Amino acid sequence: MAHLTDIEIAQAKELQHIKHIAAKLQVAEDDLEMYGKYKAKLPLNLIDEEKIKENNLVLVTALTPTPAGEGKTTVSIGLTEGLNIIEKQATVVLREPSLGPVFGIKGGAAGGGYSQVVPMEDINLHFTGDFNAIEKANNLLSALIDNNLQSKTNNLNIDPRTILWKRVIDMNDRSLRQITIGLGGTANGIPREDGFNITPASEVMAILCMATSFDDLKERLGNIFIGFTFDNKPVFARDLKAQDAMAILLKDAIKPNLVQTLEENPAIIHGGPFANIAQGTNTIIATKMGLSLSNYVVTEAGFGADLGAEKFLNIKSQYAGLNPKCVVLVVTIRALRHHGGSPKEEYNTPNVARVQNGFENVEKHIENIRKFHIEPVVAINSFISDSDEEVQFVIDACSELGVQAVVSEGWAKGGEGTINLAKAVVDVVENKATHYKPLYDWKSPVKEKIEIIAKEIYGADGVTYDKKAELNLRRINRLGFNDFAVCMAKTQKSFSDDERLIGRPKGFTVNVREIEIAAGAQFIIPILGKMMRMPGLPANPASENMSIDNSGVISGLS
Ligand SMILES: Nc1ncnc2c1ncn2[C@@H]1O[C@H](COP(=O)(O)OP(=O)(O)O)[C@@H](O)[C@H]1O
Ligand SMILES: O=COP(=O)(O)O
Ligand SMILES: [Mg+2]
Repeated sequence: MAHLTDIEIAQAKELQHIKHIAAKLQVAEDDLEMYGKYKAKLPLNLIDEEKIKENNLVLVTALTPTPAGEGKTTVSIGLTEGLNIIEKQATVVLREPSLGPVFGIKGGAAGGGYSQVVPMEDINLHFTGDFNAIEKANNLLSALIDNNLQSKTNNLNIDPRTILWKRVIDMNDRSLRQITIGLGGTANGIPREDGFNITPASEVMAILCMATSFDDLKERLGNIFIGFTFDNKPVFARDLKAQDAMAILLKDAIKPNLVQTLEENPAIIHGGPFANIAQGTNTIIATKMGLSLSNYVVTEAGFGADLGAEKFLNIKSQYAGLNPKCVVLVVTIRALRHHGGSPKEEYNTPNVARVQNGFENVEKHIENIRKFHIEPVVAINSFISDSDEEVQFVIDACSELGVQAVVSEGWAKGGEGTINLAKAVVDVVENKATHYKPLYDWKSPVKEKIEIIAKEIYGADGVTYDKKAELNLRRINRLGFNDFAVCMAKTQKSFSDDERLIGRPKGFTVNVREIEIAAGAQFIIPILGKMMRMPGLPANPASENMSIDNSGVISGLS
């Protein structure tokens, strides 16, 4: 088959009017909030807690990925197509793409090949404006904080040196990481250090993902912890009366978005946090919406299972009362070669010895998934460069662990390429499902929660804490936030906090540099190693290969 690019495949598709996709979910056209012919928002009153309990949630995760990504989103979409082919009514529920990767290295997040959600250009660019709304709500709070510093009347006496809240922009722009604001004299505000994070790292994004209703969203926004006054009293967004104005900016963003797959199956896309610096899962509202309207929901969580899946299971599922019945672990031969020692230029060169050496990474992820009392299915996301010998090794090695490994050809063939994977997933869901169990109780002591994740999921021998992290623990205790979930900020390239340790590192400890507080999201965020919340563009950004013609046809978007 001639190799068309992702965007060529997507543009060749004649889309169904979104009302026909909604009809597959028994949602009437009048219930839709249309954004043109191919996008719509779904009203929150369609969420049905009883239906959620009856339907089946499947989580797609991956082994420790290479920078290109190993195909979670692509396999999630392909699996959904395959489930619908075998008569299981399935909806895929995904996160919204960030413009950072779109114009940076990785590209969009609408899948690939013949497993995509469409209209891919819209989804990868401005979609329905949710990222814009999140950005403005975040930056309104920043403006209100600096306005209060300047105020002569209702000044809260905030100590500018303690302000933790950063501005955000959805772009990879390293020049904005650390800036000085308020220059130019008394009319321009109080000079202080500030900086921009990328929008997926905003706590407003995390709050949108954790909110279970509009009232809950508003309360969480008010709980955002900003910093301290000069007499060391904590300051929250509610002290600036910011929560309602921020919620007004999010009044549409809280509703999940409905689009379609290439095979005209429903796709709900909502929220967009990264899993290395945030929780990396789509919104609770979108997952519940999908489960209210479909027999099967296939969803994904960012990067490897040590990040997105750990947070999906310990944070999102535990908080929202979700019960994932199967975890699909996406494995690529390319990533196994990498973990077996292949240099980047040999990622696409068959080498069964490297695959054998790298398999220890998969073994650890399988062990981890089972710690949540969930049975995994391994999806070997088939790449052109895979050799039969390497694939057979993975199938046999998984079989020795009692795990079914199935070749997934969704990228090349769409749903026809994932029927076997769909059948394997249905077998686990319908015949081997247990009740998932989180690894820790949010009410456990903070250090205990951190150590459970580090030891059980990363395989660390222990956890060390810098002095700043110990001080942060005392602050968390003083503020009464010990019962928050732990949202680890760690490199996605290794189980450890050292990106050079590939495969299944052993005999290491992880070091907590500091612990941030996201009081609105109810997370504490241990920062392991160097974490970047504002990525930079690469030497040759993807933007250089993009073009748009006079009739608006885009090329180069992936
Ligand atoms: N089987 C495959 N063959 C070739 N390219 C693929 C395949 N699966 C995914 N890709 C491409 O790899 C990139 C990452 O895929 P994606 O599904 O976004 O991964 P993840 O969600 O794990 O980051 C995308 O550009 C996608 O088109
Ligand atoms: O948070 C990262 O998500 P992907 O792994 O899908 O890029
Ligand atoms: Mg993805």
